[in-house]
Amino acid sequence: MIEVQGFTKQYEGRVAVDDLTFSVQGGEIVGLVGPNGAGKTTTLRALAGIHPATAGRILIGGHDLAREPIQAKRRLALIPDEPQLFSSLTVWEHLDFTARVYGVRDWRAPGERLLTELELIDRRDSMADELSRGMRQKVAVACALLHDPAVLLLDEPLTGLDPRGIRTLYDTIRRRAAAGCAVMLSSHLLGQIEGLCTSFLVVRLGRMLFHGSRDDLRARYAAELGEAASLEDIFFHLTEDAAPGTPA
Ligand SMILES: Nc1ncnc2c1ncn2[C@@H]1O[C@H](COP(=O)(O)OP(=O)(O)OP(=O)(O)O)[C@@H](O)[C@H]1O
Repeated sequence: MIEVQGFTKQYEGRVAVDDLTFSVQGGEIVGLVGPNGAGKTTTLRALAGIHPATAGRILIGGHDLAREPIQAKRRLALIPDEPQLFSSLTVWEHLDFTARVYGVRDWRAPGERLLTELELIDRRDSMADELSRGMRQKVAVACALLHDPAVLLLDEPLTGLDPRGIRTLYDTIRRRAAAGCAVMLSSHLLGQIEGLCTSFLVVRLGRMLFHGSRDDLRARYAAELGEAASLEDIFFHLTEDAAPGTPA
């Protein structure tokens, strides 16, 4: 569903992401994990077609993002780290607006289901300005899911959510993946998303350090760190000690 070949991004000649190659299939939930400045947001924004790759190729549902941007973008949704809402629209009006942008007909029943699923139904007539940060985040999620994307990208989605909000979002993500959606989400902390993700892509300074399942990660570092090492321990070991550019 997502195919990334040699993705490289430079800002004014400085390399932010260097030669990433990976794929995400429908049903997978991939955690893009790395410390500050690792290139997570840059990668997700490029996958969403917000800014072009300096080099490499990105395909969404078989459509090349550079050559067929409309077909590719129709199949995806990005939930940014800061929810971007219109202060003077209500929650319901956000869904209405999103449905118009994506040409979604018959959106009202699915819209109600989404608001119920995300525990926002009581706030459907509230203005975005009147919502808490976590609620605003959930509105962004509802809008992103309204056109039933095949690829779902979430940048630091847990920021601002309370434990119940996190559980609700996890359930929503799992449900979409079970229905065949390819999901990629970023986080600073592997431990925080380890129960959700089916595999992990660990990056540092724009380079991929590891890509594989939790079991692969444990197996690779068991000898070095001991069987009792948590994923968090492994993450710190990987991102602090690995030489930049160590191949995955
Ligand atoms: N618009 C920009 N112009 C110039 N450099 C940028 C720009 N956006 C990001 N960078 C640089 O690219 C690198 C990767 O940044 P990015 O925001 O993708 O990292 P990140 O992993 O999402 O970090 P964080 O966890 O802090 O959000 C950093 O060195 C950053 O300074």
